[in-house]
Amino acid sequence: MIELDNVAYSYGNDSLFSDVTLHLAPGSFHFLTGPSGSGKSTLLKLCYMELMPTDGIMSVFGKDVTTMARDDVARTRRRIGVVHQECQFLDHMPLAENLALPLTVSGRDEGAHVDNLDELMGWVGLSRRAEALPPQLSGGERQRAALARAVIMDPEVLIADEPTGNVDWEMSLRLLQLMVELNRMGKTIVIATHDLNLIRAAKSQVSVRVLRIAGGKLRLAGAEL
Ligand SMILES: Nc1ncnc2c1ncn2[C@@H]1O[C@H](COP(=O)(O)OP(=O)(O)OP(=O)(O)O)[C@@H](O)[C@H]1O
Repeated sequence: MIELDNVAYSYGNDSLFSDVTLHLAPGSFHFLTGPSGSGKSTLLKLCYMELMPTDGIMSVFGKDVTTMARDDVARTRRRIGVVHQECQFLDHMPLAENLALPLTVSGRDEGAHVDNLDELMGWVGLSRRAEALPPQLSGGERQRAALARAVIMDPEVLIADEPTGNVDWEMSLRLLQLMVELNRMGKTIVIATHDLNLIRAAKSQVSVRVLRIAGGKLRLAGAEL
């Protein structure tokens, strides 16, 4: 689905990583770990095509990203759901409307739209918060809302950057459970996290591959897990 072969990325003249090879097979569950500043978010941004590699070969859904036309990039991105490290919402707009935005923007059918939204809000346990404004939500509610928004377009791949960064352990497990459910439905999952306990909890439920980025290289994680 997403394949990087000997990919490098530099911000200006500062090389962040090189020779990164990563193949995300359909239905796989990957964790990306590594020290702060090692390039986890940057690598995820490559995967969802917010950034383009500075060297190497990368394809998404079988298409070479470097030769993709701009509208093709936009279309391809819709097949990937993203939970960003800092989840942003429109503060003046009730939660349900915030979550429906991707559907509204894409012009999806109105009836399907409402059913899908209700079901999704129930799935993340936020049905009773539909009319709440984002500033009224707790950290855990925001993270669940961000997850719901990321999957509302029914993407094939979910990429989550520290989705449990600001919540307690109980909520981390709840969020993990939702992502495990998505994986069991066949979605490809990639999560960047510092939390080795979260990775251990996932390993007890699904088959996961753990990668570690450090010193500019990506490797399979070692025995610490
Ligand atoms: N837009 C940018 N311009 C220049 N340097 C950047 C930019 N974005 C990130 N960096 C630098 O690239 C390095 C990697 O950042 P990145 O956010 O990918 O790391 P990370 O592993 O996700 O970190 P953390 O775990 O703290 O979120 C850092 O040194 C960061 O300062």
